[in-house]
Amino acid sequence: MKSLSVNNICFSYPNRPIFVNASISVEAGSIVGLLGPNGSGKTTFFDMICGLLNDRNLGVNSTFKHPLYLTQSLTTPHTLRMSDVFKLITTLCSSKNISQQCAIDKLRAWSPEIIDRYKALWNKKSTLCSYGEKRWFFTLTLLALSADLVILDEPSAGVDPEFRHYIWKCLTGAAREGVAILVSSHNIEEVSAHCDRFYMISECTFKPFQSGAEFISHYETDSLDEAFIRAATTSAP
Ligand SMILES: Nc1ncnc2c1ncn2[C@@H]1O[C@H](COP(=O)(O)OP(=O)(O)OP(=O)(O)O)[C@@H](O)[C@H]1O
Repeated sequence: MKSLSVNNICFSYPNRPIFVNASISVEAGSIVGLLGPNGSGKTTFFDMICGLLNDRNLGVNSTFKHPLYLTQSLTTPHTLRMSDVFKLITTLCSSKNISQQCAIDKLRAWSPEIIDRYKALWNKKSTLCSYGEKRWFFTLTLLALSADLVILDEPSAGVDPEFRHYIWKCLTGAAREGVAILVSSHNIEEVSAHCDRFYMISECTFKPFQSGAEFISHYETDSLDEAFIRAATTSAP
């Protein structure tokens, strides 16, 4: 089975340790969540495994052939419509020629409810799209590109509850087809409800949890938020 694993990594920015002997793994066909306070290192970790911190030997072992990464900030050329942005994404991110119809067919199989809103964005100028609209447009488009590993840095940030629901439906559909998904979020409820398992960045390591119940029990409390606060407090630099 294809997998990505990182074993006992150590990583620091000047005067700021981020990871100390931290380990994590992601297997094909699963959704793995990543929780952590602001500034704990989620984006840094994604950049590491995608080779964006390529001046360092980071010990990432991956057998995935076609990873895709949704970064936290998305910038689109002002003059383009979203249909052009779609072509730009597919040209840059896929070796196959993926048509709009192809993407729609794939997304429809996972979540038919989204198709009308997804298509409605295509003729809109990218400058007129809201932050949330761009975010789910990019997330859904990347999922439709037949990657074997999809890394998503807060795909549901700024997205309305209806579309968050559909995004998770699509992530679940993609995982059922064998795609590995590594996703960060500040929404603990959605991570514990939809991920097969998740990690919490705490004390410069990835603490693994199989479920929200285990997370709550580990931090000896009775709510996900309180468990997060306790984990975050112990990780404060
Ligand atoms: N190039 C850099 N040089 C020095 N410090 C950096 C650099 N990039 C990030 N940092 C610091 O490293 C820490 C981790 O940042 P990172 O963006 O990975 O956190 P995050 O968990 O993704 O945060 P958020 O939840 O707010 O998105 C932060 O304190 C940040 O200021």
